[in-house]
Amino acid sequence: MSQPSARLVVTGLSKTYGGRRILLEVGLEARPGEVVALVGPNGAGKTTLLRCIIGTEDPDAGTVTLDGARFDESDPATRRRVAAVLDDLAWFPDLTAWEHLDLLARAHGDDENDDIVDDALAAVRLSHVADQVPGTLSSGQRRRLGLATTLVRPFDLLFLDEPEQRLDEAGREWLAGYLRRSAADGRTVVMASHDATLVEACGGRVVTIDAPDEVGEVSSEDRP
Ligand SMILES: Nc1ncnc2c1ncn2[C@@H]1O[C@H](COP(=O)(O)OP(=O)(O)OP(=O)(O)O)[C@@H](O)[C@H]1O
Repeated sequence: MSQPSARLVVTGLSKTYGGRRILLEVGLEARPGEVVALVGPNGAGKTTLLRCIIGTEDPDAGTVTLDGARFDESDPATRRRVAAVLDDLAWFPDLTAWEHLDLLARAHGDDENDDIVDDALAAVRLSHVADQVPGTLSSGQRRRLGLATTLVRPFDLLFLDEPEQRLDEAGREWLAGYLRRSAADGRTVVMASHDATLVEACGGRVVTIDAPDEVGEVSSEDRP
């Protein structure tokens, strides 16, 4: 059976910060049903690449397409299809964990969402802290809440930046299963990760991002 065509295609993506080259002509493809794991040393540019793809940073050069059309994060239809949990997730200080998920579910058109919110909190084992505001959660619980935001909204393309961070062993196991199931449902996951066990457990395809200073140029090398 032939592979589905790429959902996300990144070509020639370059980025400098203050004249320092971070990414040089990086290419990347991700298909439906695939978990792509960006792997590389600290400072290699994985987060920068994710930010340039989702549009929170402007690349100096390069194109990003979603199903063949230019990736436009200002388009509501694109935003509905794309979920991202990077490290800079912001919380309302006076909304509880439950209220955050409820708000997000409603923003994505689910008005009958009590069950979906309860189920999401149960999935990430946060039911007992549903009424706490994020500032009173532990850092691992906040990470779980961040991941739970993807359970109450539609998406077919998910970006994650080191989702394993601060998760305990049970949390990492849940995460691996969640990523596997997402791919099995035909979704696409692109994540930066330093956790080889997680990458293997979720069947991730490794794409190596090398630090430009160390190799003289940025490369992205697909390993089958
Ligand atoms: N806003 C910025 N201004 C200047 N330099 C930046 C900025 N953001 C990132 N950098 C630099 O870009 C390089 C790549 O950073 P990035 O966070 O993308 O790396 P990473 O591969 O995600 O690293 P890690 O594995 O540590 O998370 C680093 O050298 C970092 O210092």
